Amino acid sequence: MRAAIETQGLTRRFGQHLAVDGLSMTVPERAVYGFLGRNGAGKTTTLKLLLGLLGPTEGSAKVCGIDVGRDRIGAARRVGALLEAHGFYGTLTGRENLDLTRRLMGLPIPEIDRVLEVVDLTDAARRRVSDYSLGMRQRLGLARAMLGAPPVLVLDEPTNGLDPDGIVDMRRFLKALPERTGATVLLSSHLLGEIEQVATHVGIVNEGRLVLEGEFEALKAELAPEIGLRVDDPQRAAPILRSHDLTVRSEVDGLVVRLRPGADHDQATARLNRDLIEAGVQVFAIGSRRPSLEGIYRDVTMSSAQPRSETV
Ligand SMILES: Nc1ncnc2c1ncn2[C@@H]1O[C@H](COP(=O)(O)OP(=O)(O)OP(=O)(O)O)[C@@H](O)[C@H]1O
Repeated sequence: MRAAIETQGLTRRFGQHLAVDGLSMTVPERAVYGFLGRNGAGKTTTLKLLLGLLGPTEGSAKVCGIDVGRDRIGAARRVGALLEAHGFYGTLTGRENLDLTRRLMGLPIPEIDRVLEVVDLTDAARRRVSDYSLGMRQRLGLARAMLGAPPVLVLDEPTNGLDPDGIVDMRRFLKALPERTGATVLLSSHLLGEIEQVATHVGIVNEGRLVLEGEFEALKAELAPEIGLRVDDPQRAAPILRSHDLTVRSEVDGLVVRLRPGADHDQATARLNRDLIEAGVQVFAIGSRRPSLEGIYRDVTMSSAQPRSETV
């Protein structure tokens, strides 16, 4: 596996505040790497360090093997970025805005048509950006990031501000990007569901530190299996479940029991079901729960996280 992005002990301080704290991450080539963390966790600062827009207090970052600190321009040539502020000229058309960047980069004119087509903006390219919806601007931002076909795309909260249709479109688009263009995508988000639906790999950042990283499916496979239950009397059911020395928690849709790693799911389900019924608890539903990113997130940020909904 080759790394498209690699950092070693990356650290950035703002005065007394440690925004990024000894962060070592590896983004494999052609991955869609979801960089997950709550607001203020240090995601944007990390992305800016990767792009050479900020210098590190300590540590280093490499993009396609090029050290960002030693060769900022060389590394930047390999990355297309979509950060929060688009900076488009509203009075110019989408095409004209892209042309400004194309000229700066010394790219041929057909490159504009190529990226417009990738983001499905060919038909709207001659309209002024001030008439674009937020979703269209976001796609134009992506098109600009893709000018020159950089092997790595760094996207900061790419679905921020999009309406539900726009979010679905953007997710579908990002998921297919490595296949379509061969690019590696690093995208930051504070939304569990977003990363869950798009990413092949995940890195979780908490208070500036990378607390977990890996291939998403492998991380899920390592999670202890869980059983979800709906019963008539959760207060009575919980101690019965705990008497099996299992962890029990309450969620909006019922109780969740965490089994020990390697436990036989079916056997455990049958046993718990029997014990509850024998104790007079009515069981409305019982069954295995798919390991989720929320479970992974909860485990690694247990001390301070309170993921109420899908928002971290
Ligand atoms: N230029 C700056 N000067 C001082 N503090 C900063 C600066 N930039 C970021 N910070 C602080 O560093 C921490 C990490 O911020 P960062 O923007 O990287 O977080 P984030 O995970 O991207 O969150 P968000 O999604 O809210 O942008 C925050 O506490 C923030 O206030």
